[in-house]
Formats: sequence, C-alpha cells, structure tokens
Amino acid sequence: MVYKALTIAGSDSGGGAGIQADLKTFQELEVFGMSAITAVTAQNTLGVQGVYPLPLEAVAQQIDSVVVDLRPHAVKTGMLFSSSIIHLVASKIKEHQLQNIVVDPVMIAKGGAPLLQKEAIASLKSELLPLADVITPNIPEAEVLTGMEIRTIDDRKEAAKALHQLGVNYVVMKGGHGDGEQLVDLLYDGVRFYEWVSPRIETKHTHGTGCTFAAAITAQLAKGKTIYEAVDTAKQFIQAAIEDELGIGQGHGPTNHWAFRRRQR
Ligand SMILES: Nc1ncnc2c1ncn2[C@@H]1O[C@H](COP(=O)(O)OP(=O)(O)OP(=O)(O)O)[C@@H](O)[C@H]1O
Ligand SMILES: Cc1ncc(COP(=O)(O)O)c(N)n1
Repeated sequence: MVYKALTIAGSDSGGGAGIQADLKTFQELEVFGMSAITAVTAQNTLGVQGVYPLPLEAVAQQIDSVVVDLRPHAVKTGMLFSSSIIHLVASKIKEHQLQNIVVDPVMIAKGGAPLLQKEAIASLKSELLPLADVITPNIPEAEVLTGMEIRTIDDRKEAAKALHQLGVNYVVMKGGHGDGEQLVDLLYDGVRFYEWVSPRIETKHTHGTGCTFAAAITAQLAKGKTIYEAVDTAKQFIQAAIEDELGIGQGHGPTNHWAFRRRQR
C-alpha cells in the first residue's frame, strides 16, 4: 500500500518551513507527498523578503489535478494567506470529500512577517475549522482564534475546549511558546487531555518546527494511525529534528528532517 498526503501551503525558498518542510517530512515517514502551493515566499533563515500569493485559479487547479488522479489519504493546510484562499480550500475539501484534514493555522513567521491577513481569521474560524479533523495551533495562534489570554496549562485546556467547540475533532496545542524549561504539548479529543512533556532544547535553529510537527501528524494519519499514535510519532520526529541541528544559515536555521530516520537504524 502506498500512502499519500497532500499539503496546501506556502513555498519557503529557504527549505525549512512551508511546502518544503511538509514534503521532506512526508518522505521521511514513507508517505508519498503532493502539494498545492498557495503563495510563493522569498525566504531564508534571516526572514521573509517577499510574499507572492498565487491566483485562486492556480490553487484550485492544483488541488483538482492532485485529487482526481492521486487521491490523498490525508491533507494538511499551512500558510493560506487570504480569506479568498481559505474559502476556496474549504469548498474544495467539501467538493472532493477530502478526509483526515490537519489545519496548521499559520499566522506569522518566526521573524514577524505576516503569512495570514488579519481579515482572514474570521473565515478560518467559520469556514475551515468546522471541516478540520485536527488543528495544531501554537499558543499565540490559539489566543487569536479564541480571544483568550493563555498563561497557565489550565488556560491552554480552556482554549482547547473553545477550539473544539468550533467543530474541530482534535486540538493539538503546541507548547513551544510557553515559559520554562519544560515544554508541554496537549491533545484534546473532546473528552480527555493527553500531555507530552519534554525538556526545552536551547537552540536558535527552530525555523519550521510547527510545519514539520503538523506534517508528521498528517503523514501518520494518512497511514491510518490513531491521533494519539500520530502525535506521539510527530513529537519524536520534531524532538530529533531539533536536537540533531544542522546549524546552517546565518539566522534561525531549519530543523534536521533526516534525524528521526537515522535514529531508527
Ligand atoms: N526549543 C524547543 N525544544 C524542544 N521542542 C521544541 C522547541 N521548540 C518547539 N518545540 C516543539 O516543536 C513543536 C512545534 O512547536 P511550536 O510551539 O514551536 O510551534 P510553532 O510556533 O507553530 O512553530 P513555528 O515557530 O515553526 O511556527 C512542538 O512539539 C514543540 O513542543
Ligand atoms: C511558507 C511558510 N509557511 C509557514 C511558515 C511558518 O514557519 P516558521 O514560523 O517556523 O517561520 C513559514 N515561515 N513560511
């Protein structure tokens, strides 16, 4: 059986985040990766130098081309940029009855460049989230989506419940932006919370951690793993990718997408 996954996201010319991180992660987890590019960014480890959204027709055609011939077992969304692209992606998910939808609500790049227009947040909540199986916000993204201030672990749980209420089956709240030496990633399935606690690795090379983590979840769901198993593998994948740093670029370098595979040997 060949498992296939589609990423609908922005291109990162620097190769650490976006489409490139997603395809590398799918490949490392032995899932055939396909892409529909929403925007091209000129980007490196120092920041985002340019953002060029693609015409809606180009995004629609890429999704149609992939789906009619190579139907994916799971779909991840990343940088969607505008409310019109969100609207289009939501209608394509419905039209093609796509399954295992993982929404990484990408809003701002590490360096502060906006990857989602402010006015698109309402469409993300009302049109895309009700179709999502999984959402993977970091803490600032969860704050924007819920309007809540998140300080404590209990706050994170309240926010996860609020996101679940928007129609998402599973909320995976990433803890990279929390304080302290321990990182806590949370999974909420509508009934129970599951926690992954890990030591914070001291490094500036964390460009694309969010994309890579959500792509690993998507790959595992494509293989038919449960959400718990998928998050568990994704956690090991990102941990290895941050620990075995490549140390390339002059700024916030990419994570190491082959580290997890090497550790399996
Ligand atoms: N310094 C770190 N040490 C260990 N794990 C980390 C570190 N930073 C992030 N992670 C892990 O990486 C994953 C992504 O988390 P994070 O909260 O950084 O996402 P993100 O902010 O969306 O990423 P990005 O900044 O790439 O958009 C989570 O599983 C998180 O626990
Ligand atoms: C095209 C694209 N998609 C997503 C991100 C977020 O990743 P990060 O927050 O690590 O910069 C990015 N920088 N570029």
